[in-house]
Amino acid sequence: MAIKIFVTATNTNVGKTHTTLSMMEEAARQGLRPAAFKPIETGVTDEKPADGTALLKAMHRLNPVTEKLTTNDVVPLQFKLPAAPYVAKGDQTIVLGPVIEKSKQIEALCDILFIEGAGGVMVPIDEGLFMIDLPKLFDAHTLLISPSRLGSINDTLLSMEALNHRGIGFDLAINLFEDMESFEYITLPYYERTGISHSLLPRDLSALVRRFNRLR
Ligand SMILES: Nc1ncnc2c1ncn2[C@@H]1O[C@H](COP(=O)(O)OP(=O)(O)OP(=O)(O)O)[C@@H](O)[C@H]1O
Ligand SMILES: C[C@H](N)[C@H](N)CCCCCC(=O)O
Ligand SMILES: [Mg+2]
Repeated sequence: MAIKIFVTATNTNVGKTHTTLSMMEEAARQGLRPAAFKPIETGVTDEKPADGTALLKAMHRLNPVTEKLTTNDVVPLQFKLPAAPYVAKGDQTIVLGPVIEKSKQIEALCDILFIEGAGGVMVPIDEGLFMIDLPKLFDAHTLLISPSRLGSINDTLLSMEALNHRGIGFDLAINLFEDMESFEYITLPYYERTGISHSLLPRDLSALVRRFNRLR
């Protein structure tokens, strides 16, 4: 039975795809067959390399049994407009049933399935449906990615509030790639002094994936 990890974040451009690709590499190093799935992607155009393309290439390389999968399998719902799915979809209604079925087909081909959201936790998908609702629909454990830049404490606490309010368990990982010279004394002290459990990536990547493996 594969473990499913829903990868969300405090916002778009925070490193969900970057971290998912790193976790797939680490999972393979730990002898696990990784796979990735992105239910909905927006901003998909011929010019801009899409998340789905990067996730598919990594999956083909790290888990050859997935070689017949295409980007349409990995990203069932794709929209051109770079916006929240609620906006990008226009007057189309989002039907998640077939999307969940597709994820199950991919799940059968792996030991760990990383499911990437779009944007942050409260990005709207359709009437009354938000990214934060997906972990339950996909029966996945949640990983919340936060950036290391000034301003991220606020965004992390808001996202944690939303997850806790819905009783959603999660791991927090801070993606170290911005404000690196000041992170240790500007942002990190808050997490350390309040005892908020967190991983620092990439330093804790291996331990984080081992922890996910134990959830199987
Ligand atoms: N740790 C990192 N080191 C170097 N570059 C990074 C790192 N994390 C993210 N990036 C870069 O920052 C940009 C945004 O990252 P990424 O695409 O992973 O964000 P995202 O959260 O997946 O965005 P979206 O909401 O569009 O899916 C990308 O160009 C990515 O390569
Ligand atoms: C297009 C972008 N790369 C993401 N895929 C979608 C981000 C939606 C953000 C919506 C919002 O929070 O305002
Ligand atoms: Mg992404």
